[in-house]
Amino acid sequence: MIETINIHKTFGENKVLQGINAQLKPGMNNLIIGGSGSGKTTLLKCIVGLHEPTEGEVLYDGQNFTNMDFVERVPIRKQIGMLFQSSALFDSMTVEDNIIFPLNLFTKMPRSEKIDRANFCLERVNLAGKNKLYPSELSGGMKKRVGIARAISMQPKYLFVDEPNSGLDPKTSILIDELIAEITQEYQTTTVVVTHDMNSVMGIGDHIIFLNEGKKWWEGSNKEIAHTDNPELNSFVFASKFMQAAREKL
Ligand SMILES: Nc1ncnc2c1ncn2[C@@H]1O[C@H](COP(=O)(O)OP(=O)(O)OP(=O)(O)O)[C@@H](O)[C@H]1O
Repeated sequence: MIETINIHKTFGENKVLQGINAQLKPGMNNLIIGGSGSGKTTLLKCIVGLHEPTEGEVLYDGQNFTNMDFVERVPIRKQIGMLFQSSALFDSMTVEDNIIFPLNLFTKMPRSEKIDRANFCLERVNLAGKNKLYPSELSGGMKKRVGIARAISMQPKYLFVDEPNSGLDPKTSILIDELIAEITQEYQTTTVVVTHDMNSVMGIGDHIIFLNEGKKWWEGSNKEIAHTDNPELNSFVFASKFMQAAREKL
């Protein structure tokens, strides 16, 4: 389990996060949602150590990550898989080399074992045999899947995904969400997804944290989210005409 304890993050005068207390649970899709600028990505970056919180602590299975130095963090970093917004693949590397990149960085595995692992991960995301393609030869959805394959190459305990559906059509978005949910279930990862996609919220939101103005405004599941009387949450959830129309049926 990951816990954030009283996380604050300030940039200059801008108090972006104001005391976030949250628990992110293993085997669950933990979704961080909220409007643009509410602090979702900042919170994710504080959790993985890309930002240092101004105040507060992040615990990984009870270990205080925030207080650790770079070297002390390495064993936890090795257990983290990440997929950030643009898939962040290296354009000059093949799909296979992209996937084994973390293995080159963190392990001394023989190359043959790394290739076996890459093949396994590619198969898992339904891209078997695409090893020698370059990112420029892939569609947006395929790039995301390669990003997921790379994120799971180290068999992570913690999986972080920022806006998995950005730039994808609704059908491909659902496939990516389902893939993330399956991986969470299979490997019992503590999965944390930042999104403002209501399809994802309704589809895979086991545990949802709604941020508003840098504060945790609401917490619950996708079964509960449509039935709250929290005005800010309701205006986020029912912002689209489609969700307004579906409201009666929820
Ligand atoms: N490195 C930074 N330096 C200064 N300000 C920053 C930095 N990163 C984020 N911010 C500010 O923090 C606020 C929250 O940004 P953040 O990216 O966390 O929001 P978000 O909820 O993820 O938004 P979106 O849905 O639009 O991606 C914004 O006002 C942004 O300008």
